Amino acid sequence: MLDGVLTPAAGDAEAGPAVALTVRGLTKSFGSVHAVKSVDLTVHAGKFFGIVGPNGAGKTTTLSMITGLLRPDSGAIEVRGAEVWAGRRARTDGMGVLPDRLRLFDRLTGAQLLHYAGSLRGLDRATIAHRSRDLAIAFGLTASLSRPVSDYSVGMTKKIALASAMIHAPRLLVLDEPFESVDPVSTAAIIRILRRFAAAGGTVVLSSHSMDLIERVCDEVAIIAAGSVLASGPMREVLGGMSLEDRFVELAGGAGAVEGMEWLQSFSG
Ligand SMILES: Nc1ncnc2c1ncn2[C@@H]1O[C@H](COP(=O)(O)OP(=O)(O)OP(=O)(O)O)[C@@H](O)[C@H]1O
Repeated sequence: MLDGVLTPAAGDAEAGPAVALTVRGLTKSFGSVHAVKSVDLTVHAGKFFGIVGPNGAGKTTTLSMITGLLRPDSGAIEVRGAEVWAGRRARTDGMGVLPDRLRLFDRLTGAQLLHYAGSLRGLDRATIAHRSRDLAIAFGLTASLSRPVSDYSVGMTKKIALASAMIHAPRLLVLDEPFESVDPVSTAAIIRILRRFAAAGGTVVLSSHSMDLIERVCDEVAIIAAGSVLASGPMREVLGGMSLEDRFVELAGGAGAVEGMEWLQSFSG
């Protein structure tokens, strides 16, 4: 049913390059905050690539530069061999993007939002209608398509945004925290959809704080902390026999010390 949407646009996946995305020496500072420090990543086509890291590690900043939302200070980002930031504006034609802070036109209904997303990508009315129907079924949103997105729950909003990111059948999906606030049944359904997308040659880059999910779903992983890549590559190599959570703690450090918080047990009233 979803084949039209899930088969990445243009070309034979098998004939495509093995590397879908390369990031070299990517750097970004905000004043004195060095958010991303010379990050290198290699993402292979047809794979799930997970990015994990503590709060403030630079995940969103990195993904924002990859998806053309934020200009890097320096470094190179190539998608299937083409530099994203070669010109004055970023080239992101073959990408579907779920940004971190969703700013949707939420006075539109779900159906109108999908139509808008499809129109922006140059799809005709019939194709948009057909794909919207398929995506709504896949994401469990059929009954909600005629309601304004402002009335959606957080999880439903995430799902309609994800559907909007996929409607043009991009080759590369870049998803910042796609499963945050999404219920477990919907998460499993979305993962199934994404697996079919990857099996057809599409590539998924996603960030998440859920170590279990990243370990279970992703083929490749990068652990980022304080703007730098601490480990990156095939999941099995990065894990080295450990769980992702243990490896993450080993590389990035554990939670902050809780000594000195005795006042919290003094209860004021
Ligand atoms: N627009 C901005 N202006 C100033 N500082 C910023 C801006 N965006 C990000 N930063 C800073 O850059 C660093 C990395 O932030 P980023 O949002 O990339 O982290 P993250 O890994 O996505 O964190 P989280 O897991 O909490 O979402 C942080 O120190 C953050 O405060």
